[in-house]
Amino acid sequence: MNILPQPTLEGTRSSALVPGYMSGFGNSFETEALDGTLPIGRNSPQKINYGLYAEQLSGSPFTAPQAVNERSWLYRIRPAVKHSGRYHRVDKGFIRTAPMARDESDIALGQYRWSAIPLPQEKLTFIAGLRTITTAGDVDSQGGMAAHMAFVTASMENEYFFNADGELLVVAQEGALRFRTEFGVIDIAPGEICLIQRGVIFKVELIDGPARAYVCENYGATFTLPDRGPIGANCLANPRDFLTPVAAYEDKEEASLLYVKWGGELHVTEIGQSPLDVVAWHGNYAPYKYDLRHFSPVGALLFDHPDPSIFTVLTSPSGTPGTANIDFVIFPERWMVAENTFRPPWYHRNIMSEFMGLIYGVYDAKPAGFAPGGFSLHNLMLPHGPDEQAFEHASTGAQTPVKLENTLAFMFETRLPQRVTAYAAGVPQLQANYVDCWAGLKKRFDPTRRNAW
Ligand SMILES: O=C(O)Cc1cc(O)ccc1O
Ligand SMILES: [Fe+2]
Repeated sequence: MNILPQPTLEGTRSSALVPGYMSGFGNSFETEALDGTLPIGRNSPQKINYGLYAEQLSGSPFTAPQAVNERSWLYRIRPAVKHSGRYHRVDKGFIRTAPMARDESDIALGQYRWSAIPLPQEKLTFIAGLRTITTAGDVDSQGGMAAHMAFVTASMENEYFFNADGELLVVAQEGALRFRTEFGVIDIAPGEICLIQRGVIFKVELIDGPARAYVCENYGATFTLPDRGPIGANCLANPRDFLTPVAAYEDKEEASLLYVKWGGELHVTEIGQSPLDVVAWHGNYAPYKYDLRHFSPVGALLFDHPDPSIFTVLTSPSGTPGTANIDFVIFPERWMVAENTFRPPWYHRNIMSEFMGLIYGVYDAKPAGFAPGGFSLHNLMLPHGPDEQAFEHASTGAQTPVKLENTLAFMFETRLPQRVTAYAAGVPQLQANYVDCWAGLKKRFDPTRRNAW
């Protein structure tokens, strides 16, 4: 069962007061599960209190400019070198990484949409349940992304994971998940996202399951907040609504497995303890969560439909200004008030390629066929836009203010073309007739009637 979205802001505690989390985006945080763990005024004294080891986790090169320099200091029971003997490669299941072999799937060029894939009956952890839908770019050159679905029917027990190939942006769609990380514990339910950075060790448990989530694996620069330009200091995703967990650790001496995604392959090593043994940490490289219903949309107040970039929650920049490696964009509840305007998205062709998902409700451009849990792909330069029903509805009738309620769609939009995996090309939920949604858009042109409507 889908968890219905709760009323948006009313009755929700101020994010700064949510127990177990610290508020802010990109802050230098400091937190300790045991009082007096963090060294004062230095990172690496001769001895760490409580007999802990100090370890730095770098998310950017040491020499990265200040604004994008990311690292944290972890004070832990054992250093991470004690996590690895030799890794050995294991079956990666349905996980794929860019660049994929050109013959990965022979799916014809086109616009595609999938119905929601039902949650499998079999026991699947977050890792075993990952199914890659598209990949783009090249993991080795640290550019591009993958869009995955995660089907979770079992908690990870004495199993841990980190991804060396990129960070994971997890968009909860059904069920609730708990991420136990080196940095602390993050819970997400539909309407919320969490972001686990490259290299951060975690495991995923079901709180309310089974669960379905969309996952964007970002091989490129870490997600950050978009520049605000003329919008100014407020609205969109406000920094205070991002929540980073306080330190929490496991002191558990049990045989465990540590899985690693590295270079597109899945590897595993056996360890004798929980690697979530960080008693305190400080720094600005740490996982976070965000409730998408805290996003304050800014839009058309008089006429026309703005570019969806105004709905960007997070962006992964590429080396080219204004050309994102990935934009994470949402289409939340909002009022439509524009006059003499075709209000849904316009018909368009785009140099960026668009993977879309629906967390709940109805997406205004696709009232039929785009279901919660489903997804669509409108690739580089392939035309798309409202279906016939949405066009008819939006082109006629009075333009009174209308509230799009109980709706939350999103897009992973990348500068790079997205290639479809064999898994996604082969599932029965691939809608063979998707392009028919535009079939009824008839010729209306009549050169003799200026007011052909
Ligand atoms: O294609 C889509 O549905 C996503 C989208 C929405 C919008 O409002 C403008 C452009 C765009 O690509
Ligand atoms: Fe689009």
